[in-house]
Amino acid sequence: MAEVSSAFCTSFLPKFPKLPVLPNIHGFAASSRASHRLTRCSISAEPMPSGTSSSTIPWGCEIESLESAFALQRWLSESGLPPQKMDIRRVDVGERGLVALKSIRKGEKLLFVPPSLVITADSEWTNTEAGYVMRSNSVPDWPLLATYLISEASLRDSSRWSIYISALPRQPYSLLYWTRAELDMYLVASQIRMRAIERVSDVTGVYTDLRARIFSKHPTVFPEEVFNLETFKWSFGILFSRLVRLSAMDGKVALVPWADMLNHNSEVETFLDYDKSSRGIVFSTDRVYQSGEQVFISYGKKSNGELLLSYGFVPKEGTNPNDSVELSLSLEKNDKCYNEKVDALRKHGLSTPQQFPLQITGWSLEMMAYAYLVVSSSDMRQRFDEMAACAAGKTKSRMGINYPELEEQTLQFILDCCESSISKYSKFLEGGSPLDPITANVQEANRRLLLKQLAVALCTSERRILFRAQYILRRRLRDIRSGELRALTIFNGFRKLFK
Ligand SMILES: C[S@@+](CC[C@H](N)C(=O)[O-])C[C@H]1O[C@@H](n2cnc3c(N)ncnc32)[C@H](O)[C@@H]1O
Repeated sequence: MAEVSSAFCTSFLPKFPKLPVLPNIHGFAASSRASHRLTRCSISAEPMPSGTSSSTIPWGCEIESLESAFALQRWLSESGLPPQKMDIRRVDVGERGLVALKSIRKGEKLLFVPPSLVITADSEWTNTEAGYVMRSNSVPDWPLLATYLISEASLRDSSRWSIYISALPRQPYSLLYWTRAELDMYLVASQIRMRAIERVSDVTGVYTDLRARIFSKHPTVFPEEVFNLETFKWSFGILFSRLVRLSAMDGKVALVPWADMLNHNSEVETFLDYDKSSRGIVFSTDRVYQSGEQVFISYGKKSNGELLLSYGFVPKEGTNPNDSVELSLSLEKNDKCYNEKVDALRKHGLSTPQQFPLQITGWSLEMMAYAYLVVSSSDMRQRFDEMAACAAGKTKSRMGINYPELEEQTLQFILDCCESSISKYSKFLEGGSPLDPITANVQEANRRLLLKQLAVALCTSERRILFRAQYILRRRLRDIRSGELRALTIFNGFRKLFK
């Protein structure tokens, strides 16, 4: 039986692990070529014909061209990939994708990519010296794989992966390719902006660490013309958008050629994993596909912001049941108990401000607990620790904590935070971008148009969730207040009766 994993474990792009740094060091990349086109189901960044602030990567392909994808398909078949029920085609969603060649049943196992055709941290290096140096420095999986990909790519036809690498996008789509000014201008309202800035800085940090600790000591093995920030931005972009975590292989991360031609659909619930019985990477379909239909998998239960961050696309509004927006809550600076509350938060690994995910279905117990802490006064100080622990998700009760006396004030606080966030989104969405620099370059103008479309799609979906929360909160507050009013009217009625 297939051991198909659940959500996060096998999804494309596992969460960037607490940055894959080299031992004993801390720390751990945006301009481009992108034409604009709105697909029917989602919006994604596509490469622009050469020109514009382009990447200088000499390998990979322009994704519009299927030639390299067909070559990949031929090479994989000759190298042991069994006959497939799917074929690489140009598709409406995701540029290239896998399309059913015949009808496929629900629950059918597909792919069967043998481990010999998979790239992992254990793969053999064509440049054995480079592999030896990296392994003897105990470089963790992510930086190791990023370096491996560059090393193999630079060796062109001498690498066994040359046909695979030629079919990879020359410029993977992700926020790594947005400039800081673009992130600031287009994602000003969204918390994804900070996540993108951190990611760029993490990738830069990893490259800087590798250069300082390893590359600079072995310049003939790792020449700067090949191993530089630009190539690392490419390889990390590939890893972010194509790496899979295989839970049946003890969580090993891998690049799985062919399987990585599958596009994501947020309503699909099937993930890639290693199947011990067939000894291959498979997935089981969760629905029927007719011949000619594109087959999808899930990259994990990700919000639209996370999908934009790692994969460079935003699903069509309202189609992602896992969508959420990060709401930022913070302690009031003039709170008399500010320091005590900060200490309680710190003790449980939280800070101020702190972000919490808000979904269309509502908010978490953690967010409510944090808001309780924000609004509570000094006479609740013995409860601060309990509130902070619950905000950190450390409470044992599934019901969380409940302070009816703080309910109204807490909901009002969350409503104020939602409204302040909504006004930032509305300013961006309705105010246009007056700061948009004017450019005479058509390609650059197209690229900016695309980034703006992506940002508008993201911000519209995030604001929609906030609007929904605003509606729920207002109704709850109205009910609380009208309940109080009714109680007061009854009380006054009794008072008159007894007078
Ligand atoms: C694992 S690859 C899938 C194969 C890819 N379409 C290709 O041609 O190489 C992930 C990339 O596919 C694209 N993609 C996947 N799902 C998508 C979707 N639902 N809408 C738009 N683009 C998608 C994004 O560009 C993403 O970075």
